[in-house]
Amino acid sequence: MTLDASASSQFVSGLLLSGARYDDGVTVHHDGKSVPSLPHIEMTVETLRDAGAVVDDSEPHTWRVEPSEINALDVVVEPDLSNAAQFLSAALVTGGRVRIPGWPQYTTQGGDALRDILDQMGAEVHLDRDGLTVAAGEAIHGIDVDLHDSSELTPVIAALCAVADGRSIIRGVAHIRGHETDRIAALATELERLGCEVAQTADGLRITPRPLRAARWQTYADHRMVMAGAVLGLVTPGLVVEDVGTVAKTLPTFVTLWDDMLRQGGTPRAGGGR
Ligand SMILES: O=C(O)C1=C[C@@H](OP(=O)(O)O)[C@@H](O)[C@H](O)C1
Ligand SMILES: C=C(OP(=O)(O)O)C(=O)O
Repeated sequence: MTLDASASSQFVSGLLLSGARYDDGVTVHHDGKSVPSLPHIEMTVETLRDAGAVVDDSEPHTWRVEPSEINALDVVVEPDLSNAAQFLSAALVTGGRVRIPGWPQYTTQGGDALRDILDQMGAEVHLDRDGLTVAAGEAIHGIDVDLHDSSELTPVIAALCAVADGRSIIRGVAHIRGHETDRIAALATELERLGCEVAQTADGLRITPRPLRAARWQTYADHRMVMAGAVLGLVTPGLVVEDVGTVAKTLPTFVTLWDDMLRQGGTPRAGGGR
């Protein structure tokens, strides 16, 4: 079948994941603007191959899954790297250090882009067999970044941009207006509520940091908005994140993990003191 997957890679992944059990398998051809989040499709293809499916992805924008059995397997599931964004960002905004154990050396996860993004923003980033360690640098630098491949990082990266030392531009994420909520509008509204200067662009956000003030951070039934609000709450006394429970979509233990991290690290100071 031919479809336009420019609004979400998940249309392709969903069809591929079910394709091996169709009588004739499935061939998916994308016709439209660029597909976002390609690493997620690579992950789908790799997972299918691990389970014994035959997948041909040799032609651009086309994926073919042959009909076959899906093998039952014991698999080691990698930690969700995108869900590490807010913990690693906590290190930057508080002037601290956070280690995520089990960070893979090789991965198809788009969230692995965090290593490069946080490095560009001035953090010290170190990957070894014990995991990924991120320590705050002297400052959080504004960034010009294309998040087309890892757009789920946008809310938390936008939160970091709001406390950076200069203006940031996030590009390539027009499609996240169609995610859990219109994330571009939601981030602009909530960051402006805190006092930040934000422009919505055709494919992202332009964020100019300003001193932040306490406010109620709305989360729009969107787990990533909770994660972004939590990061800003570390350095904005009086900030309240609404409906924290909505984070359970991907991280039901978020509040406990967050509290544990803060207990281990002491009380962060407003303004990002070390
Ligand atoms: O396959 C998946 O689990 C996902 C694919 C991506 O979706 P989009 O292609 O809609 O960006 C990503 O943003 C989302 O966080 C999770
Ligand atoms: C479906 C997801 O998408 P997003 O992160 O964009 O909410 C997810 O992360 O599981």
